[in-house]
Amino acid sequence: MQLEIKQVSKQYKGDVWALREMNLHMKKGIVGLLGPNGAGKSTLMRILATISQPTTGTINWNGIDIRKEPDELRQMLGYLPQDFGVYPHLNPIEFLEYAAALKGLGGRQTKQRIMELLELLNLHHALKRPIGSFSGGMRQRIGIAQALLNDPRLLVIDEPTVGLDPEERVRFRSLLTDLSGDRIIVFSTHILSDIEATADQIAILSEGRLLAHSDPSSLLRSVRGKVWSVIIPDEEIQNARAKWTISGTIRQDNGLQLRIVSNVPPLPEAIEATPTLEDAYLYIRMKQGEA
Ligand SMILES: Nc1ncnc2c1ncn2[C@@H]1O[C@H](COP(=O)(O)OP(=O)(O)OP(=O)(O)O)[C@@H](O)[C@H]1O
Repeated sequence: MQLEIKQVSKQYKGDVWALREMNLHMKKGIVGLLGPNGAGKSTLMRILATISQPTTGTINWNGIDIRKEPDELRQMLGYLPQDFGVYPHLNPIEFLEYAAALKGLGGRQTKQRIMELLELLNLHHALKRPIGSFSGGMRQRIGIAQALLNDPRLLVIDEPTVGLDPEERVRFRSLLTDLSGDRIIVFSTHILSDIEATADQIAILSEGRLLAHSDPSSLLRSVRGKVWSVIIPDEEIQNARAKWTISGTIRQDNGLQLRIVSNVPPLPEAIEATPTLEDAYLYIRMKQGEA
């Protein structure tokens, strides 16, 4: 099972290039797409979901070009868009039956699948409630349920944690892990902690370009020896911000303790610190800025 994105660019009206010559090879597992607002994540996801087409480049699903044969992927695809709308008066069963009908699914097997999904997503206690009364987390789980109706091999989820409270976020992460198995799950976020614990692969996007694609431990390795801890007097913080890439600040009795991402020690007394993925992300963005 593989999804290959080859030299994909996407131009919108007004000469906006949302994606630029993107190459990305995905295999079974959870792929986290990380990037700031406007990086091109939703554009890429819409293309993967065959809703939008690249301006140039190709996408192959198990070797088949999805522009030429979109149905090859569509029947194996589950997609949860960012702006997923529900019918607030329907209860979960009614809504999922409706979503199944739109996908051309029906019959007793589908009814059974709906009940299994409601159980899996921990919504079985709310079968009679209208979706309009659901919390953000419950609505999102309904969105995931509709994406899973056809037991997809490729599950594409756009910014699934937006609007979730911290508890719901944690639950969502463990749900992703439960769902991973014999499929590719691609999900986008601009929040690093969503990815840290779950993703097998991290792809970092910025301004339509792929800045990095690797597993979390290689990303961490790439920034080893480039993260420093220093203490500076309070009044020097503005100066420090202008000079260095700072990934953290902690107030101490003797001043401000800074975490700095830098190729060389920022000050002679700087002490090397253990990198986090946040440091790696900042380092990659910093290198992009220098390029
Ligand atoms: N339909 C459109 N027409 C014109 N420009 C668009 C359109 N959709 C997106 N863009 C632009 O393309 C770029 C990438 O947008 P995209 O929504 O893919 O980014 P994103 O990483 O998903 O950001 P966000 O997290 O804000 O959704 C942005 O500059 C955006 O303004």
